[in-house]
Amino acid sequence: MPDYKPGPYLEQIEFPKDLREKFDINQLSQVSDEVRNYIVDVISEIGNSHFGASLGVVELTVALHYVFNTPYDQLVWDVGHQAYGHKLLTGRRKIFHTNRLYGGMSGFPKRSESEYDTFGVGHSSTSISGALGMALASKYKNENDRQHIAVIGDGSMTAGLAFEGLNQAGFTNSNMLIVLNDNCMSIDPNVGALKEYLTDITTSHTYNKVKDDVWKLLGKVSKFGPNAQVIASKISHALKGTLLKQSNLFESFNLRYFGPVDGHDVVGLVNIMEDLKDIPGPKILHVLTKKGKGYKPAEEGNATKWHAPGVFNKETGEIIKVVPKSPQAPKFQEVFGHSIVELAEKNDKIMGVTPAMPSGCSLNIMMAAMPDRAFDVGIAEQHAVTFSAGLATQGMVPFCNIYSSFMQRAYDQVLHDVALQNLNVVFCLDRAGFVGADGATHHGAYDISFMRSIPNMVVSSPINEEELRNLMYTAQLKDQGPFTIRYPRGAGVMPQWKTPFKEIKVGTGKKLRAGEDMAFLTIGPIGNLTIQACDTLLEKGISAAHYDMRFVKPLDEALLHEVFSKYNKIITIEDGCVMGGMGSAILEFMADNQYTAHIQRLGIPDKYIQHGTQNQLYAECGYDVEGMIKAAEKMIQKDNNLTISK
Ligand SMILES: Cc1ncc(C[n+]2csc(CCOP(=O)(O)OP(=O)(O)O)c2C)c(N)n1
Ligand SMILES: CC(=O)[C@@H](O)[C@H](O)COP(=O)(O)O
Ligand SMILES: [Mg+2]
Repeated sequence: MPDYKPGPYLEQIEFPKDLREKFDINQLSQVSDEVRNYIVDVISEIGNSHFGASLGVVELTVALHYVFNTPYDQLVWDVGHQAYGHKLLTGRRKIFHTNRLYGGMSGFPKRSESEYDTFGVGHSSTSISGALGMALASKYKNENDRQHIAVIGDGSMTAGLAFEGLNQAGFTNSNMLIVLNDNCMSIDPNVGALKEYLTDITTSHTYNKVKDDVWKLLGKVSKFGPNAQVIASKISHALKGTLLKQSNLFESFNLRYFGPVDGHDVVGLVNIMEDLKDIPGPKILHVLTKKGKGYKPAEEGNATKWHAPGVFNKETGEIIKVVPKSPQAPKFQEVFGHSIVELAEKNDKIMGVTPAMPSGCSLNIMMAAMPDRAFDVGIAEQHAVTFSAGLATQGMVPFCNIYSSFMQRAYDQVLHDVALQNLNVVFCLDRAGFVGADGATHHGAYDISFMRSIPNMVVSSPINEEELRNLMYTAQLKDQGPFTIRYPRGAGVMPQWKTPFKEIKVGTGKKLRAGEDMAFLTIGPIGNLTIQACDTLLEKGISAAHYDMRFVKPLDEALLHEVFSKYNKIITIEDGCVMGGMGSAILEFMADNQYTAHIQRLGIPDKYIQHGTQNQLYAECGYDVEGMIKAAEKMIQKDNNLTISK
């Protein structure tokens, strides 16, 4: 194990019990410093991790585990990218350096990893609903002393799901505390009216006067011991219908609101939470924090860059860029970002939409160039899709860019609001296929399967940058209807990518290579590995044809008739789930047309695949270059043996 030295306090903490039993409140500030330093030491070296969010909640994490009796009291982190301090305090310091590596610790809380991880996360805005479910189950089981805490960021709070949870919570007398961790940031700066509201509430003099009075009363309440609940309840009732309720969104939801408080004052946090423990019913504590807190370059620098900076020099704060050996191809997201601006300059109907991932998907390029035509709508995938549908009804051509796995949230909106009305919405599904270190929560495994079953929907994937541009060009032509273009995380293969736009006839694939012995049918950039596999196979005496299908829907039937007339050994390859994916579509075509062939489908199997590099995961699932070669050799060998034995 690499020698990362914890500070003298952190060294004594394996589990929260140690924190609670060995330290008094005045030592928690040093515990927090040591947790923070440990995160900086490890993450600066291993890179490949989230960073700013965890630094911002160090004091909050220490206070929560100090005050609450975890894991009996149930702590639910929203998204979970901020839970590194939590992992360090809950038995995982010794594996922390394996964060997000193949076979190593997950970057997110995960129930199978620890009993302290009460709810598996990765996608945002689930914490309130999850914790409320736990709280009502506890109530039903008469576990009335059990506390339930959801920690949710201001960004995650913008999602409808969070409000659905609030709506039910305010109607229960569940034993639940929602900690709203407000740092004014999502990955990019947080957006929208709620963000403005949270800022207002933080700065409003009238509001804060009332709030201070409440705190004073509460300060007294904690001294009343067993009578505290009764008194708190009286205070709360007295405040109902007053300025607090009228001016506070959360109070209107029937939740008791406390705050805003300094989220970096660990002693203050402990005192407040001790008080809140005694107050019955659902309540919300609004905590103000700074992303990157305590590490100067992150605290004072660009918070978006420090969300997940990669390897950095912890002394200087310099983020170490990996220098490519040869001229490097751009990331697919960058090709999207530049190409949409080029297209929008020519077509004034084009608009851009992203739910909270402007720098992740590079729509920020259009947002800077054409601010009235490109929108970050917050973490709100469902809204992003229906909002795009609305734009499309007015003749606009929205490019709605959503990471493949986040699109899972908006399936009904795609079906009901877009496809059923045959609206011209272009879905650019970034991060399709294996994403790597984020793991099972984020792999874009299912989009081919769920998009291709929707009537009217075109489903395509480019093999390279030029094809991405051409598909984008094609999708914005008149009356195309709903049109999906999926592409993966990372770079393509064409350093000279800025090729002139050309229309691609919808539903046409491309023969990339002729061959005698068998055929590979691929979709998307994974086909570039197949090109390499075919070269090696030829050296080994196997002549494989290669067809890039480009469209999963509609399929290129003419091309497939050619394939099935010529080959009876076919391997389909997709960076996506094989169940219902492109391979399934090919099997359907074979059955519908009464062909027979030996078909093997390579892709993501019917199970959750964890984290690792993309190549490690392709290898695990047998569709790295090596896996493709092996599959072809095996198929040829097997079929030859079958022929001989006949
Ligand atoms: C459904 C969903 N959409 C988008 C994301 C990507 N994402 C991860 S963290 C994040 C920002 C969350 O902001 P906030 O909750 O305020 O947490 P902070 O990083 O500020 O601590 C986003 C947009 C996600 N994880 N899940
Ligand atoms: C936690 C989360 O959901 C995001 O931070 C995600 O990790 C971003 O992924 P990319 O790095 O692929 O943009
Ligand atoms: Mg935030």
